[in-house]
Amino acid sequence: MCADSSHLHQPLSVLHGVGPRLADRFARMQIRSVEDLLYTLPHRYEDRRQLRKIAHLREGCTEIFCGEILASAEVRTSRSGRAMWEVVVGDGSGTITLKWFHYRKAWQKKTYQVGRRALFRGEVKRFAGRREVLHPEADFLAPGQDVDDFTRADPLNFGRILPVYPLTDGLHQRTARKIWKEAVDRFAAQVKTHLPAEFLRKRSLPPLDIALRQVHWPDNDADLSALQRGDDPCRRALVYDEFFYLELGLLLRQKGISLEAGIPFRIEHRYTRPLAAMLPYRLTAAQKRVLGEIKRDLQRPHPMHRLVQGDVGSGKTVVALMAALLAIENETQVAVVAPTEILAEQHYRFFSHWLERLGLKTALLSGTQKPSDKQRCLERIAAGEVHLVVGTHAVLQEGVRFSRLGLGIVDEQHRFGVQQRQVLKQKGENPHILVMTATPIPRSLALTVYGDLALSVIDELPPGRKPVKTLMCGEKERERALILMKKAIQRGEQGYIVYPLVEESEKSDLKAATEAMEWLTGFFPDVRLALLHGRMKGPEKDAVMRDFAEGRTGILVATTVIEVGIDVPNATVMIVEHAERFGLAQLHQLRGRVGRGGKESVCVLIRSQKCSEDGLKRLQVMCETGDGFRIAEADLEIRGPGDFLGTRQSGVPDFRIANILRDGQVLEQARQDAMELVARDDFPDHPRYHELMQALAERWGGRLELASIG
Ligand SMILES: Nc1ncnc2c1ncn2[C@@H]1O[C@H](COP(=O)(O)OP(=O)(O)OP(=O)(O)O)[C@@H](O)[C@H]1O
Repeated sequence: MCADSSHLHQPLSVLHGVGPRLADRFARMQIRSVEDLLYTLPHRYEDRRQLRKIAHLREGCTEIFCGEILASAEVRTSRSGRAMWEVVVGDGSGTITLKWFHYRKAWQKKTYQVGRRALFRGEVKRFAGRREVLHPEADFLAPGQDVDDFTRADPLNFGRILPVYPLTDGLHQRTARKIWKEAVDRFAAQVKTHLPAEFLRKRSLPPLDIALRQVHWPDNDADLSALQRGDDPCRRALVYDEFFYLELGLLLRQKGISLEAGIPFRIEHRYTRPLAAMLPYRLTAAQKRVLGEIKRDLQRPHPMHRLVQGDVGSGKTVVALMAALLAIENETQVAVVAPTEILAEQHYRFFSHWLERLGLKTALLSGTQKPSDKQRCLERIAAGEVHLVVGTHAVLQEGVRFSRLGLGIVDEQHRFGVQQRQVLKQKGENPHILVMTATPIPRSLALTVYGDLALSVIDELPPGRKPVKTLMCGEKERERALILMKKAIQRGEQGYIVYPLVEESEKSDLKAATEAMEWLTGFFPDVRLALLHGRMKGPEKDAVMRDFAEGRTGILVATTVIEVGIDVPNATVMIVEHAERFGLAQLHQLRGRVGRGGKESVCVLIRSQKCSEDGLKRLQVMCETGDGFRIAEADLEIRGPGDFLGTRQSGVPDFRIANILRDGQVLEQARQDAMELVARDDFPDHPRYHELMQALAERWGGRLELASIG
C-alpha cells in the first residue's frame, strides 16, 4: 500500500526492454503498471541452488544437471511406433535419457549434437526401468567452458531459488524474470507499509517492501516448501495487508451504520406467544437462540442489520415470522422480499396463514397483478391497513410507500446486493433489516461479504429429519431411479424430476422436458404429473405449485431449477437429469427440496455421458455429504470465490494476492487487529493514523462506499 503511489502507477514502458508489443502481452494478463507487476507473484518456484550429479537425480523432482550428449537420434516408440527424439547424456556419475515428442527434426539434429555440453532441466521420471526427462530445457555451454563460470555469468537463471511467473503467448520465462527483477529492484522500496508496526510485530510479518522482494526473489536460505505452499511470512504479510484494509473498511462502515437512529422495539410477545401455542412444533434450540439475537437487536435504538444463515430446511421462515410479529406489535409494518414470484407466493401463503389467525392483514405485491388490484393494494399499504407485505423486487419499486415500515425481511440475500438493502431502508425511517440466506457460506467468506451484517446461524435441523440418501448414476440406469419414485408414490409420497436450464437453449430443454412428459406419463399411468417451466406465466406457475403443495399432483417435472425455498414436506424423491450441469451450491439447494419431513428421502443424480471431471467431482461431493457448509467449501475450492457468489452482485472485492479460502486464518487475524484498532480512543483522529486512512480511502474508498473517509 502506498500513499504516494505515482511511481508505482507508471506504465511498464519505464522498464528496460518493454516496448509496445511486450506491454501488450502483459496487458493480456491484466498487468499494466509497475504496481500490477509487483503484485503479480510467481505461481511457483524452482530450486536452482545446486546442480546435481546425474547419479543423484531424484525421481519426481524438477532437477538441474550438467551433462555431455552421448547419443542423439530419432527413434520410434516400441508400442505405437510414433517418432520421438531421444538423447542420452552422461556426466561420469551416470547417464539419463531425454525425450521429445514434439520437435522439428532439422533443428533438433543441429542442436543436440553428440559431444555438446549443456545444463538440462526438467522433471525426472522413470519409464520402463530407466530414468528420463521429457522435453527438458537446455542451456548450452561453449566448448571447454567451465560450468561454474557459466552459471556465475547468468545469476538471473542459476544458483538460486528462481521465481516462475505466469506467462502468455510470446512472453518467455527468461524475459519475464528479467522484467520482474528490474521492477522489484527499482520500485519495491517505494511500497510503504502504513499499518501500525505493533500489529506486524505481533504477527511476525515483515514490512511490505521486504516482503515483495522476498516473494519475487527469495534468498537462498528461504524455506522453499513454505514458498511453494504460499504460507511463508512474506506472502502472508502481503495477504494480511490486503485483508487488514478490507476489514478496517468494513468495520468503519458497520460503525457508521449502527450509529444511525432506528426504531427501538418494546417486546411484549402480544402475537408471538399465541403463535407459539398454535404452531404444530416447538422451535429448535438453534431457532430460539437466533430469535434471541434478533430480539436483542430490535430493542436497541439503532437499526438491526442481521444475516440469518441456515442450511436448507433448517426453519428460517418461522424465525422470520416471529420477528415480523414483534415489529407488528410495535405498530410498524413489515416488508418481505423474495427472489422469485413462486417463492413470494409461497411466503405469502405461509405468512398470511398465520397472520390471519392472529387477526392481522397480509398483502402480496406481484409483477403479474392487474393494475387496478395493484393500485388498491398500494393504497392499503400506504394507509397502514396492511401489516405485512410480501413480494419480489416489486416491493422495492418507487410507487410502494409504507405508512410506517419497521422491519424489512430479505430472503436469499445473495441475489440482492447492498444497494437493494439500501432502497429497502429508505422506504422507512431506518427500519430494521433481517436477511435470510440458505446458501451456507464459509465463515471467513461471510465475514468479508456481509461485513456490515451481524451473523446468526441456525445450525440445527428440526428433530426427526433423516439425511437424504444421494445416488449418482448414468443415463442407462434411469429406469431404476424411476422405479424408486414409483414406489414412493405408491406410499402416498411425491417427487420431483428436474431438467437443468441452459440459457442459450431454453427451447431445447423445454423440448426435452415436454418429450420426457410423454413417456413419463406412460411410465406412471396412474399418477398425475405436472410440468413447470420458465416460460409459464406467473398465475399458471402458481397454480401448478399449489396443486403440488396440496398433494393433487404426484410428480412435478420442472425445466427450471425448482425455486429455492419451495417447501413440500411430502415430497421424498428427486431425480436430477444432467446433474453435472448444476453447481454444487445449486444441487444442494435442489436436494434440500426433499427430506423436509420425517420420511426417508432419496435424491438420484443422473450424469450424462459428457460429464466432465469437475462435474463428476461435484457429484461425488454431493453423494458423500449432506452438510451445506462442507459442500460450500468444496464448491469454493472447485470454483473460486468469484464464481461461487456470482461475482457481479456479491460485492466481493478481488484480491490481488489473498485467497479467501486458503488464507482464512490470516483473514481472522487481520479482522481481530482491525477491530482492536477501531476500538482505540484516538482512532482515527490522531495524526499517526492519517497515512493509514489515506491509504484506506485510496484502496477501497469507492468499492466499500467509504467515500467520506480520508
Ligand atoms: N422447529 C421445527 N420443528 C419441526 N419442523 C419445523 C421446525 N421449524 C420449521 N419446521 C418445518 O421445516 C420445514 C422447513 O422450514 P423452512 O421452510 O422455514 O426452512 P428454510 O430454512 O427456509 O429452508 P430452505 O432454505 O430450504 O427454504 C417447514 O416445513 C417447516 O414447517
